[in-house]
Amino acid sequence: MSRPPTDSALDADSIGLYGTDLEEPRQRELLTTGEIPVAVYGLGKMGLPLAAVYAETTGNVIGVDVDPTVVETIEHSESHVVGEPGLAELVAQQVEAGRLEATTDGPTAAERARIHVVIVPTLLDDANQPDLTTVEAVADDIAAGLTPGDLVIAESTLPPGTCRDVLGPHLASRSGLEPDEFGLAFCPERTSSGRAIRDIRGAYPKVVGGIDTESTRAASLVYDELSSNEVHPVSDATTAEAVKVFEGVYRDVNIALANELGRLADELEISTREAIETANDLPMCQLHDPGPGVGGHCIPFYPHFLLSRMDEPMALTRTAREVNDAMPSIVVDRLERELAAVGTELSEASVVVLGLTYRPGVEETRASPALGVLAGLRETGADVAGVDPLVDPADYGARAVDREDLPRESFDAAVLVTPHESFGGIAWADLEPMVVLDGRDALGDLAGDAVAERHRIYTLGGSSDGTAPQGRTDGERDGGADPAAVGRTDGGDDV
Ligand SMILES: NC(=O)C1=CN([C@@H]2O[C@H](COP(=O)(O)OP(=O)(O)OC[C@H]3O[C@@H](n4cnc5c(N)ncnc54)[C@H](O)[C@@H]3O)[C@@H](O)[C@H]2O)C=CC1
Ligand SMILES: CC(=O)N[C@@H]1[C@@H](OP(=O)(O)OP(=O)(O)OC[C@H]2O[C@@H](n3ccc(=O)[nH]c3=O)[C@H](O)[C@@H]2O)O[C@H](C(=O)O)[C@@H](O)[C@@H]1O
Repeated sequence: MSRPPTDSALDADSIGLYGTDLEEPRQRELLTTGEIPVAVYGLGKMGLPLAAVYAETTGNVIGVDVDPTVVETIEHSESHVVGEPGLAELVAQQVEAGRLEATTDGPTAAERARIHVVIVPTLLDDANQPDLTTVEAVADDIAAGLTPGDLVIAESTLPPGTCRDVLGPHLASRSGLEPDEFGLAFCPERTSSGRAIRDIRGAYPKVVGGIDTESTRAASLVYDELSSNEVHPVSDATTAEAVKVFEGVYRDVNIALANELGRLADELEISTREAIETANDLPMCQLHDPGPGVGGHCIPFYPHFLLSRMDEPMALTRTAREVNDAMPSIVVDRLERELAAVGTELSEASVVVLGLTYRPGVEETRASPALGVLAGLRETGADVAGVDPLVDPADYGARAVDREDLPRESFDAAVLVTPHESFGGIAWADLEPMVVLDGRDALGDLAGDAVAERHRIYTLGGSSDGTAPQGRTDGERDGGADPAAVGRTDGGDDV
């Protein structure tokens, strides 16, 4: 355990915002001069940026994380989160100015803080039921130090009803306080990796919903100071929780539609990507991009926050999950077909998967489509390797290969699942001719014509430039790969 928070950082005599009769300007002054200490629980990809922006706004933040290496990194004025512009600088600045510190000691931080911000993950158990264990563990820490007037803010995405039915009663029973002695509001993170600081500082209106009117008021005041955008108070915490989950369900269903339409490209012998992008000329049409699946610990999980609890059948949301979850196996089927067309059995093939994380530049593999692709390939008996700049493919059952070493290897196929920027450096011209399945229509941007000149490309859903999945005509591909490997194949049955 790291050292406990110091008195210099947090003042035990501070006031709370919930139920205070101080004038509003005085409340704002106390908040922004560090006299209302803040604790942020969970210092991950979103928690660390949030803690840093809270520190920038209030000057008095203690971050709590169960992972001692996370805490040590922050104590050394560094950020453990990669690919987040401005974060390392902001963390260094705030820690060095004594405005942000970190600890593994949740209960001690809770005793000193008057605003408690929860930003730990909410995952699913094996039966796809929301797993609130981590949020409840943090609630236990907070309850150990909860005092009348404190405000608890949940930013972790939660199943609608969680603040009202689970978190509020949990905090009250563990702290011994009456429910109306402390505030509780749900204020969702409308943020995205790679732009977290910008988003938190106010890219979008900040939604605030309390379990009572005073919670909504107090949390609105906090975010009015923290965010440059407007605060959007909603009727209650459950509505705010629903807003966040609805945003995620919209995205999941929309991507499922894009994937369903994308799969038609083979039968129609067109680029459905071109068709989708052109349809989006109309402002009322906002089709998303087809791809090899939906990953990360957010979008694939949020639909289950409703599916697991609602009596309504929610057939569309459920089907969208199924469509998106099926995409990795569609990728494997398409690859099998493309290899068969050049006379190679997938079960006998050696395949390299490019990009294991769920998004380029984000060190996260939970629910990543690449894991499904790897599993599907292994099931066929193929020899599977992986390349990723952020994670070790060996941890996911694939032989790890460095990007620079690819020319020394011999593969029958490559599958691009996640187009990390560094893949722009792959020496395609030096690789033996092979089948390259581009799951994201990213090869053109990453490598120009270098891939098509030498390899047989299959682009899932086709390319934005109008090229159908199986690529250009034989004539356009001349001069590169084995002629047998570049012939256009039959579309075959759509899988
Ligand atoms: N990553 C994203 O793009 C977005 C995430 N969110 C939501 O934000 C929440 C957090 O997500 P991330 O920061 O991405 O997660 P993350 O997995 O990057 O980080 C979570 C952190 O919480 C720590 N932790 C686990 N148990 C803890 C405990 N009992 N006490 C204190 N710390 C604990 C972990 O050690 C880790 O550092 C989730 O509910 C997620 O749905 C919302 C919008 C965007
Ligand atoms: C619109 C948007 O950018 N949503 C964010 C989303 O963040 P996340 O990091 O999960 O990224 P995402 O862009 O939704 O991608 C999720 C997955 O879906 C895939 N994906 C995404 C968009 C698309 O058109 N097609 C597609 O296949 C991605 O490749 C990825 O595997 O989920 C976050 C969350 O709700 O936690 C949310 O705050 C973020 O705003």
